Amino acid sequence: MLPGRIRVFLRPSSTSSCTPLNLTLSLTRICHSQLRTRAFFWSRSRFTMAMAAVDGGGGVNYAPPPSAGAAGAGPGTKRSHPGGQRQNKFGKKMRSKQKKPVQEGSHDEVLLMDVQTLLAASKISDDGAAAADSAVQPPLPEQGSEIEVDVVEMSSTGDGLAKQKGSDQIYVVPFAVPGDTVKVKVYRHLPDEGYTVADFISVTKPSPLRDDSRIQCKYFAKCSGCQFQMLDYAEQLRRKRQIVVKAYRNFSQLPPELVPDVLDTIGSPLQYNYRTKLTPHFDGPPGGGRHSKKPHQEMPPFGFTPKTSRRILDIEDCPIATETVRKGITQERERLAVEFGKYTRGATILLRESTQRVPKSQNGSIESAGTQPSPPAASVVVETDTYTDYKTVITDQNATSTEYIDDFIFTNPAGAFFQNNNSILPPFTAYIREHILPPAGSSGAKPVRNLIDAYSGSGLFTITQAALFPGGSIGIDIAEKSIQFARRNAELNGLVAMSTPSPSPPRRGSRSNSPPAAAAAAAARKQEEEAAAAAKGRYRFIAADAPELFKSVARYDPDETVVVLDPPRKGCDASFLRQLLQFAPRRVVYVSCNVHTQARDVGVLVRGEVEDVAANSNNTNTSATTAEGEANTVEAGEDNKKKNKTGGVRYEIESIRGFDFFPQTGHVEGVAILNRVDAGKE
Ligand SMILES: C[S@@+](CC[C@H](N)C(=O)[O-])C[C@H]1O[C@@H](n2cnc3c(N)ncnc32)[C@H](O)[C@@H]1O
Repeated sequence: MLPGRIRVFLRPSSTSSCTPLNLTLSLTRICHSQLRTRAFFWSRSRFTMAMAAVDGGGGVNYAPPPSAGAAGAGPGTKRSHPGGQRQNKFGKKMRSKQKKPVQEGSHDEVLLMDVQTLLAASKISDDGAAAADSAVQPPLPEQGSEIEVDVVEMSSTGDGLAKQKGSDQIYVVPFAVPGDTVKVKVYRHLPDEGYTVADFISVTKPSPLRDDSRIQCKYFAKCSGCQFQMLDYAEQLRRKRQIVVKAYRNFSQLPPELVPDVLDTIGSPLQYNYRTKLTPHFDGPPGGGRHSKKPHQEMPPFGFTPKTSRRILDIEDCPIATETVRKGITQERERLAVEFGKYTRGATILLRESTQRVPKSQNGSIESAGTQPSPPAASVVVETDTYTDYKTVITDQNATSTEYIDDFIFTNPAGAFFQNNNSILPPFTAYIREHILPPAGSSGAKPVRNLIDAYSGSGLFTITQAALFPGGSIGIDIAEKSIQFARRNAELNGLVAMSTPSPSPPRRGSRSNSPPAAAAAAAARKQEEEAAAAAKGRYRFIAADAPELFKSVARYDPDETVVVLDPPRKGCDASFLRQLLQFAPRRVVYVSCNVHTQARDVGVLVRGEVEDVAANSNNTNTSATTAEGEANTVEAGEDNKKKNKTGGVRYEIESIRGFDFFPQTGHVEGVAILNRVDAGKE
């Protein structure tokens, strides 16, 4: 064994030579120090599975690459990088107070899993035998030097994973696809993680998958927003399906036979011009400290964070945004060009599309003035046979934005969470509508009548699905403001509040001042109106932390209930999952913008055990401002190790499918549908 290398033998769990204890100790040494947290213990068995997958069941000889410490810190190491650690001039890691633990399902952890799987695979020779680990590896290139690498894989983070000829070292390269040979600048070696971060310079030999004429943005490969513009859209969808497949393989801790084939990813009707919200920003004046009163002397770069520097990339346009939002960029640039001198600090500008819809009368003309508000001075006007949409851009976080999904209307505080790709919402909500109820003929004596919409935001699922649930829908979200808007949206869409008492027919013999026939007719009319409204659905919304939900659903029969979950990126916490298993609804529809934490949580529901949900457990520290999933992670307490008592309830996965909410990027939204496994079916 080479000096500085750690050799770890991983065997299938039935093999006794590798106990959980020594596995933990060995892996703790080879992994990033941050992973010595509970988050790592949570991931270790997934790591075993990843290794077992490439190993084909035999032992894997995993040896991380030689330490790169000797290569020197190199120039330009100021930039932070996910997973990277600042080094002093002696190459020693500097302790940084700001350093956060690696968050479960985060970019860093997903990348690390993919690198580890690739490293393990490259230790297996073609015939499946472990390759000798004594193969001499060339010294690592100097940080800052330019080298050529071949991209062999794509990480689920959207980065290319590349190798230099004659070396096993893995280079993480953005904007590169498998089959590309690319020139890169070595940015930093991360010996603990076993890879090197490199900056993309140029393509020297393009992959057959690449066609640069597809790239529609002049900032592509500089801006960190998009990764896939060089790929055909069908290929992007295939890649996203693979991301979902890998998420369940690496993060669910489920044996393959419990995970159905992941269905094809549903594409977005718009592949450019789809984003209804952007938040470009600019920095404070150069040299100005926190308390500096010195304003900007000239217009600062206004745009997005680039991939390879901390200095904001000045952006004039963003072709993935809607026409309205793109015009908003121009408008805000023009304003900033005049007003930069007013700013002594940096700022983030909200650009949120809002729509005012004016119905047309039957002959196609706009309905008479007086019944409609006058149309705004819109930047974009969209005409259809039945209405005209006037689209404007909102920059005030607290103003109200309005969007339509088919004929449903949604209002929101402009700065709060709402899905950012309006074009995919009609097919997406239709898909949920088609799948939210158990398939006809499925087991279960009672029809499903009730919907629970956990992490409801401003009511997307309650409002678009409520008509299917005669028993009513109950939504919960931690953001008070979103719940206020959810109630308002429910009313705007004709839903009936569940607190509204049902009209009861007049009791026999009751006294009334109206003549009996008139009273009966009025009651009948009211009942009809109520019935018509109830056909749109009955609702209740609660502003609270999601686990509080279970205090409010006691009257719901779990056999008649489906739960839709759409948590932020960090997924559900242990308390929520434990209570969900205890409540045991007949069906669960889990929607997520992070398929890795979704796979982890689905694994918990399929096993019927909450024990393994780790670092974000007990974290109720999420506020409306962190609604898009950037919530803090609080390390789990020891009590999370306690086995839950869920009465043996567990689920099976009916289907898993990705939706492409963010074309041109590496992101994918996941929808997993689960059914409770009932006694007798086991
Ligand atoms: C991905 S959004 C989904 C919102 C909604 N389903 C939609 O599609 O518009 C996640 C939501 O979870 C809410 N949230 C975050 N942490 C929460 C918690 N601990 N309890 C309840 N809601 C929470 C956020 O306020 C946000 O509205």
